[in-house]
Amino acid sequence: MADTSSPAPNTRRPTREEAEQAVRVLLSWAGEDPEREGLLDTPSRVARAYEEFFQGYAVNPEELLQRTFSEVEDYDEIVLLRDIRFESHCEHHMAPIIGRAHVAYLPRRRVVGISKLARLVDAYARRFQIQERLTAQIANTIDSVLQPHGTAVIIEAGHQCMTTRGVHRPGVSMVTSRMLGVFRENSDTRKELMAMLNRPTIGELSA
Ligand SMILES: Nc1nc2c(ncn2[C@@H]2O[C@H](COP(=O)(O)OP(=O)(O)OP(=O)(O)O)[C@@H](O)[C@H]2O)c(=O)[nH]1
Ligand SMILES: [Zn+2]
Repeated sequence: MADTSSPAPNTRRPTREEAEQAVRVLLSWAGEDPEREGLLDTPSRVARAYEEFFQGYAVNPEELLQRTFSEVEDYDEIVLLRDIRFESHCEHHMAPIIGRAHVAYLPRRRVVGISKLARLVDAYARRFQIQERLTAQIANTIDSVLQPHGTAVIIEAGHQCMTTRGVHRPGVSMVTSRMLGVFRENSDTRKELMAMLNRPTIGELSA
């Protein structure tokens, strides 16, 4: 799938002042007076919030996985990092998508530090997204950089564009998955992954 969430290379990045002016226009469009005292600092706050929400555009996801550990010849089982909470924004309405990602791979020779899998989720989540592309991008990057026997990504998320506007359906979650290599080809490996996902969480075990 093409990486259509990356900024176009020849798109000029607007200045901070232009971004703040755009926020003033949206405030007026909503029916507000952007010169009202309580709103005077809002354009600057929104510009800063956007820098935080969309940090992913400044990250090279492949670089995150460059540091690997190879002295793991004996380890030939699934590695699963589950319940990775993430925050993203839908590209249709610019509304939050909040969910959890489960990321698994079956290493071939190399393993990666587990925090890097969470960083990878953020690198793609902190962009304008649709959930299907987010899921595929995470899986494809692990697969191409680590070249494991298989990669699996499962994402469950709530879309505020469905809860706070439009069809207004709170409580609905969207589940997407991308299975590559052995997770796609071998139903036993896939079942083993599902069993790992269904085990109680650490929180549940100690409760
Ligand atoms: N497949 C997919 N759809 C999404 C995602 N996030 C939001 N959408 C949907 O994108 C669609 C956009 O549909 P449009 O008809 O162009 O926009 P709209 O008139 O605002 O649609 P409504 O949300 O139905 O009011 C909506 O059905 C959203 O629910 C996502 O991650 N994946
Ligand atoms: Zn949306």
